[in-house]
Amino acid sequence: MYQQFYMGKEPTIKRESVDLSSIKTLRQLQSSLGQIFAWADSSSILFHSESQGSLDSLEAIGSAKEAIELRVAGRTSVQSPPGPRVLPVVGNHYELYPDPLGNYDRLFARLGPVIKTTNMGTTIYITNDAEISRHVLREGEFFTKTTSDPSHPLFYMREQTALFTCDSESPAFPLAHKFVPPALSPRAIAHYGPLIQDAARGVLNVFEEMSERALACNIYQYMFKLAGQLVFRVMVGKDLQHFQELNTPPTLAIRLFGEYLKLMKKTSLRPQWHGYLPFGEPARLRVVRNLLFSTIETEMDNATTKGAEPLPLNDPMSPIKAACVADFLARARDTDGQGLPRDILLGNTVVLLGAGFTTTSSLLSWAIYSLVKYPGNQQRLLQELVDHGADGERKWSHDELHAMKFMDCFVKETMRLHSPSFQTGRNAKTDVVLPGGYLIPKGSIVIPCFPTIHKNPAYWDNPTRFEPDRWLDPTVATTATRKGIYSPFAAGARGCVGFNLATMQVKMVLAELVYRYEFEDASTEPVIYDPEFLVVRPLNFYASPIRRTEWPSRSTATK
Ligand code: HEM
Repeated sequence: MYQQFYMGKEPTIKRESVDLSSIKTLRQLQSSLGQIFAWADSSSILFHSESQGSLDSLEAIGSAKEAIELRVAGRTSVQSPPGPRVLPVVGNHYELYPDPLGNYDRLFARLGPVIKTTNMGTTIYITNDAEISRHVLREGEFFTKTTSDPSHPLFYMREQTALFTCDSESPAFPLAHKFVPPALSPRAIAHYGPLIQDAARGVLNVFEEMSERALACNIYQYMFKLAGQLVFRVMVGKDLQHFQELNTPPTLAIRLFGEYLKLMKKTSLRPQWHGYLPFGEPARLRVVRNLLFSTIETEMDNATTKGAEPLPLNDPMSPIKAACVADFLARARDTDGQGLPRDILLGNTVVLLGAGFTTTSSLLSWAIYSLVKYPGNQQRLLQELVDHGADGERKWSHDELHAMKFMDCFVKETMRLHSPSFQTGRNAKTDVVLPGGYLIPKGSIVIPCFPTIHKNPAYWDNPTRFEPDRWLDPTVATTATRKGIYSPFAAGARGCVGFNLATMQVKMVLAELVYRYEFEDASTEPVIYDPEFLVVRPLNFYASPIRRTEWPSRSTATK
């Protein structure tokens, strides 16, 4: 017994005839139709006939005399996501820039949870819906990451040898994904604790000088250098000595990374033909890329312990026998005795350094911002440090840092309200219907907008208030991550592999800085973020470190 089903309205209408004879339940029917019509969540399919209205049983569906429409909750038809009016050439550019995050929020409020944006000829769908975000980030039937698609935000750094920048279909992906995560496991990161602490302390002499001379600084500029110093130490074992003097410039590799990412993002916001120009920024992008790779290749080779024994990948103790991550990656061997080919080794070393320090610079800056802008937090953090035995000399272990509950809540809340990541793009593998009935055409890019999801009032109480205590119950974080309402590190097979390192670094820096200094806001204008960078970073946030001369005594409960 065949029945006709369709979804959508002209011109995107799609029809199929389905044999109902072997279907026993409504759920089974939803599931079959979900596959045929590519619904990310088939359980949301509802049935509607023009003459009878909604059909809620198999019998009613089987006996209907006309084609049945597949609808979604609210009994609405499948539709293309709405978007603001598109102007010739520029599209929605002037409706999105220079404040894309604020403008996305305004557009979500006006148009709903999925919006279609067109910027200089590139169409991207953006969502503030957690359930949709979960479907989008799940690598599988419907979505994948294809940076080699010219519409993908990472197209201009589509290195196919490395995590982050490669397509999920790239042959390098499974190989890199086998070797890199063990190098950044919690055990490996705990092993690098002393290096991280030493690198974090590097900044102290310049903050000391600022305190003595009552100076303020653009925090991002210093966190950029500090994060570079931290990540280089762990990745290639090198001390960049970024704080010899107040204004020591960042090392060449760090400057190249900064320029590479800036040029990459700027080029991705221009029309696609612009990226192929043999002069100007696109040409400079290619030059910077090559310079960067050759600079890092030298660092990588210097980092490898010559003549050292290979390290079995399946031995969880292997990472702690390596001097640094690049050393581990060069020496690791799988059960067939195979290691990473040189191009994949280099690509991933570059990406780990770049992905590691740009994101960490931003998170560190927002953490200091949160200390000074949200009253009471510095004092609570200081008290917790004192209660855990801080004395300015203490060597913090991985476990000690993670045992500080308020610190953990503070970092989580900073990443909720000031998420550095905002353009994790995934490509639709087929025409797909997302929850809510949004039809996304095959090949489109969808971006779950984490900063907006993290503040969506549908999921959060007092969403714009900085409230670290909302994380006190540990199940809140697990539930929020599972529901997709909190994903500072994205999720799924292409989620962040460096989150253990990132959280350890930020906690170490906070432990070192907050014990010694009170940070005072010195910004003279409202703080703005950089809309032309890969991550959300503050452009004009100034603060002064003021040397503490007094500390609270230990809380009675901990004495
Ligand atoms: C605050 C710090 C960090 C944040 C907010 C962050 C966030 C993210 C996000 C959102 C993604 C997904 C990107 C996408 O799908 O396009 C990602 C991927 C990745 N991150 Fe991080 N990250 C941080 C720190 C780090 C660190 C310290 C490292 C390593 C040193 C790292 C290495 C990576 C890599 C290699 C990927 C790609 C994984 C893949 O393609 O499968 N990240 N990160």
